[in-house]
Amino acid sequence: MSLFDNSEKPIGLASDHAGYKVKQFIIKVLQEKGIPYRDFGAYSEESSDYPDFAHPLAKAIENDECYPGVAICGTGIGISIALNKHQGVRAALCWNPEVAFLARAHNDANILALPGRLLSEEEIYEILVTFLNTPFEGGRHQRRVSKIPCG
Ligand SMILES: O=C(CO)[C@H](O)[C@H](O)COP(=O)(O)O
Repeated sequence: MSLFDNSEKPIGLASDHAGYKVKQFIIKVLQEKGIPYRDFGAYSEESSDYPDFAHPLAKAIENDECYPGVAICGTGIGISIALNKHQGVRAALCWNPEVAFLARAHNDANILALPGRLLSEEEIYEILVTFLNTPFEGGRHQRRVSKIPCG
């Protein structure tokens, strides 16, 4: 099933100042496709701290209020680290469509993390569409994903 068809829940979005412009681009893409979303900030390019936006998004994913999530900071690293502190989150930092495909097919990633300062809009679009269109393969990957929680 394509995550594009998942209209029951909004896609959750979060960024810091460094990911703000890419988040605005993603919002435009989602609006054009009629996909609902919820934006947890940041709401401008004024300097901000990615954990302030990562944690509310992660909680919304864990509470089944949003699915999936997309999160952006300058490199995608800091926001991924913060998101992955949450037991119910599997955030995958993706820098090309092949990684995005495998993050869904093998890891059942529920948040796509992106490096906003390092990719073009064309690259972001291809990664986003691939992530949203790729189902989890299950099978041996389900067994491994089930072993990830540690506490
Ligand atoms: O990528 C990031 C974290 O991983 C941040 O977006 C980046 O560190 C922000 O840097 P600055 O405050 O210099 O704009």
